[in-house]
Amino acid sequence: MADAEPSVVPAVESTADDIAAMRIRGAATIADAAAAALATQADQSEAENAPAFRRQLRAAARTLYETRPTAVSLPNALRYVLRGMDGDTVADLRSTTIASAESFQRNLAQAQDKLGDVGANRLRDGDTVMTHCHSTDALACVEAALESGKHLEAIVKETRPRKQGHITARQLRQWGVPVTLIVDNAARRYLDDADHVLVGADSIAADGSVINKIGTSGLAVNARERGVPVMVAAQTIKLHPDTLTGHSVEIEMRDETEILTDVERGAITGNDHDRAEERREDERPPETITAEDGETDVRSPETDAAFETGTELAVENPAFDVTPPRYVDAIVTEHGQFPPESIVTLMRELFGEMIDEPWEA
Ligand SMILES: O=C(COP(=O)(O)O)[C@H](O)[C@H](O)COP(=O)(O)O
Repeated sequence: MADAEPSVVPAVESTADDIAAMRIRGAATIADAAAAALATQADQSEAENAPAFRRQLRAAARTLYETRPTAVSLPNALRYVLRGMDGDTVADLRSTTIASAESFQRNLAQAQDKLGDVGANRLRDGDTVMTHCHSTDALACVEAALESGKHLEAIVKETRPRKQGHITARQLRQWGVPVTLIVDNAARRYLDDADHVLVGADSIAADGSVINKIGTSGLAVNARERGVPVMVAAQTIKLHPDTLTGHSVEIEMRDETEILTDVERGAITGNDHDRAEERREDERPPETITAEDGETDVRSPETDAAFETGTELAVENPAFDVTPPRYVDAIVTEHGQFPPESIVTLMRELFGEMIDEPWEA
């Protein structure tokens, strides 16, 4: 019989729920919360021996890992913390894990400050930046520029469906930056008023592709056409080590309810209760159909498809997209700025070729 999954403390479960439901969101914030949750697991573990403690920490890491697939900062955070877990006794394992989580969180904050200074150097006094979504790394560049006395203005894309642009707008206004909020579809029109497009990243692939909030790639293509440089602010925990060995980055598909309420869906389909799973079984064709000539036919994919016609509405809600490196001017990290095509050098230096998944051990 397989061993039962070790229990994780409630704080880990609730952090995982918050990440999945986007109450905790944004790649850096997710990484920070995941490290803190592992520290809490270590602190509150009642494991009786070292192997049991390790199993619990791995189970906690798996619980966090399975929340959202695209921001690589999450597995990078889990890897970092678990690698620091060291010792032969529960007491040693506890203290090293907590220290490792704290060190990860410190590095995260320092890296953001450093990249902010680098990004700020690209911004001139009087510039206008156009933003998409809400990125703490991108905002760190604005904050550093403001602190050095530059005056900036911002055009903030709303970022449907979750409207993270509103968080960006609120933060910028608190810093005294004049903000123009626009709907996503107005971006091309307002690019003529922008000196930079400034976005963050959830993952950066070895070829320099930038994976960020859905809508980033269209914005970058339009910016290139208008001659507006695109700056991606991303500390190195956003570099996706698996892409060094040919893996691609999974794009999260989120629930259609972020786009359509049941009432809106009903208005489109003419059916008040048109959630696919709620369709009444008695409306479906029977398993067997008796034709007029008395022949009996088994329900087939074709008859099912015919039933669907006219009633089914497909709704797709990808949370992220991929911007090819040719549309990105610079990736700004805590190690300086890089043309996207050369980011692979930094990835090799930081991660090497082989990547483990310590939560699977
Ligand atoms: O795409 C998003 C957030 O998506 P979501 O709202 O779906 O999590 C952000 O641009 C990046 O995560 C970078 O953020 P940061 O710079 O704060 O890490």
